[in-house]
Amino acid sequence: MAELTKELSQVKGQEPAVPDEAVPGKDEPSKDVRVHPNPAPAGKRPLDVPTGTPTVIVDDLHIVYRVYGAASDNEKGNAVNALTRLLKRQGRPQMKEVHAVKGVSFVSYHGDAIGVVGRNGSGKSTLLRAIAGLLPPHEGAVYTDGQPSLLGVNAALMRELTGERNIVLGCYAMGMSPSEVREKYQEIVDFSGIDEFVQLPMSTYSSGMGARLRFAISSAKTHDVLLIDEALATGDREFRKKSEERIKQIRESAGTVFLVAHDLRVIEETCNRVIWLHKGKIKMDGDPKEVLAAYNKG
Ligand SMILES: Nc1ncnc2c1ncn2[C@@H]1O[C@H](COP(=O)(O)OP(=O)(O)OP(=O)(O)O)[C@@H](O)[C@H]1O
Repeated sequence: MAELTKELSQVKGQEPAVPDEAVPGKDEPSKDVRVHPNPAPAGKRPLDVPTGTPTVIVDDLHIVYRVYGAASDNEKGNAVNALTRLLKRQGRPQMKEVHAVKGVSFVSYHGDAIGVVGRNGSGKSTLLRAIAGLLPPHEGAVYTDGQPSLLGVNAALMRELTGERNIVLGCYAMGMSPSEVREKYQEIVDFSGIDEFVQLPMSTYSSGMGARLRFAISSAKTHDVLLIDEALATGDREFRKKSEERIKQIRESAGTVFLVAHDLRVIEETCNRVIWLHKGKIKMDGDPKEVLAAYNKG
């Protein structure tokens, strides 16, 4: 918290609220968390310069999943264990906890496009869902300026409805007025490239088509904080190019984008900053080239 408080004070041009002596590890480079430099380093393109206003503050965040009825290895379903439980009048096997995010802290700014990388199970999707407000912190906190919108491969469109109905409902769900929906409708269809499939139920779409439509709907509106979980990975080359352009536009309109993708090339081309998660903790946070080089090594 001390580090974040200091960082925010600098953003506001004030003296740090926490005295330097109180900051543990002062004068030492931080091992895990490097808060984004502000202002951005000289020589960067205007697009790469965040405006300095924080959009998301993640403060020592811990997320724990509780899995009820999860059996440990020696509790697993055989007849003897079941009978023992019955005789001892025990209920189902005990609850298991999965500590998915372990003390993550960082600040994002207007104009940031942040790639989140890490191995399977390192906590990327969990972190995005927590920023979107879909998972309560076990400890710590997430503060956001504006409404974060999570665009996931599983975003809530209705498979039994046509693409057309999903576009209309999706736009209303994002708070657009009927006239805005009419105005944006054709642009969404064109951007998604699903053509005449728009008249068919989404259950007939390939996973790539569904992902493209979701991205087209979600990005039709300017978001303060847009969280994208792998949606770009399923598109083809041409669609990826269009999506990258769209993400740049969102950044230009002073929003913040978080992008989880296993395709590191997409991250390198789209983001001005990368956070590397490892076993639920931040291993590195900074310039995409540096972080991705370290990530590829190891
Ligand atoms: N609903 C859930 N219930 C219990 N545990 C979960 C749940 N969702 C995720 N986990 C666990 O939390 C940890 C982090 O998962 P998460 O999906 O956030 O990782 P990830 O980095 O996004 O993985 P991937 O790259 O495979 O998508 C994993 O150990 C996973 O098993």
